[in-house]
Amino acid sequence: MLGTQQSTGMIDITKEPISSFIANNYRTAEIIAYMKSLCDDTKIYNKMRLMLLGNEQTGKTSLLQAFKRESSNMNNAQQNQRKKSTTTRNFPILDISEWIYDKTPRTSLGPVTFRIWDFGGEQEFQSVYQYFFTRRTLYIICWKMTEYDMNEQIFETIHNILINIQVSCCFFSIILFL
Ligand SMILES: Nc1nc2c(ncn2[C@@H]2O[C@H](COP(=O)(O)OP(=O)(O)OP(=O)(O)O)[C@@H](O)[C@H]2O)c(=O)[nH]1
Repeated sequence: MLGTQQSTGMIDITKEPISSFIANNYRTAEIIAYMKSLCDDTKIYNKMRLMLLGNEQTGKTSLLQAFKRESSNMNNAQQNQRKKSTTTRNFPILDISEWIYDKTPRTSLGPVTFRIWDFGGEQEFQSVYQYFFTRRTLYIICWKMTEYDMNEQIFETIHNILINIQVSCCFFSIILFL
C-alpha cells in the first residue's frame, strides 16, 4: 500500500518516489491513487513564475518568443485580453513579461499565466540568479548542444544551476519553517 508516513507502516515514497515505484513494482492504479491523494487539500493557482536560465546566446529569449507566438493562435477576444494583461519590465540583466497559456481543453482550470523571468546569460550575472530562486517556480535551463560536444564545461554549468536551485529552495523552506 502506498502512503506518506513511515510510522504508520506504509512505505514512505515522499523522498524518492520514482525509485520506490520501480523497486516495489507498484501498479499504475496505485500510483495514480497516491498522486491524487497528494492533491487533497491543495489549492489551484493559475499563476506561476517561469525562469529561463543558461549561458548567454543559448536561445532563452528566442524560446520565450516562440512560446508567445504559439499563444497568438488565440481568438481575438482572448488576444485583446492578453494584450491588456501583458506587462514587460526591462532591467539591465532581466526581462520580466507575462505569457498566458490557454490550451487546457481537458480541464476546467482555465488559462495559466506564467510570469517569465528571462535573465541575461553573461557569466558575471549568473551568481545573481540564485537570489531569486523559489520553490514554486518552473525552471528552464537552455544550453547549446554543439558546446556539449566540445567540452564538459557546459555540463558543469547546468549542474551548478541545478545545485543552486536545490540549495536555494531548501534554504527557503527552512526559513519558512523556523
Ligand atoms: N542554431 C540555433 N540558433 C538559435 C536557436 N535559438 C536561438 N538561436 C539563435 O541564437 C542567438 C541568441 O539567441 P537569444 O534568444 O538572444 O539567446 P539568449 O540566451 O536570450 O541570449 P542572452 O540574452 O545574451 O543571454 C540568436 O541569433 C538566435 O537566432 C536554436 O535553437 N538553434
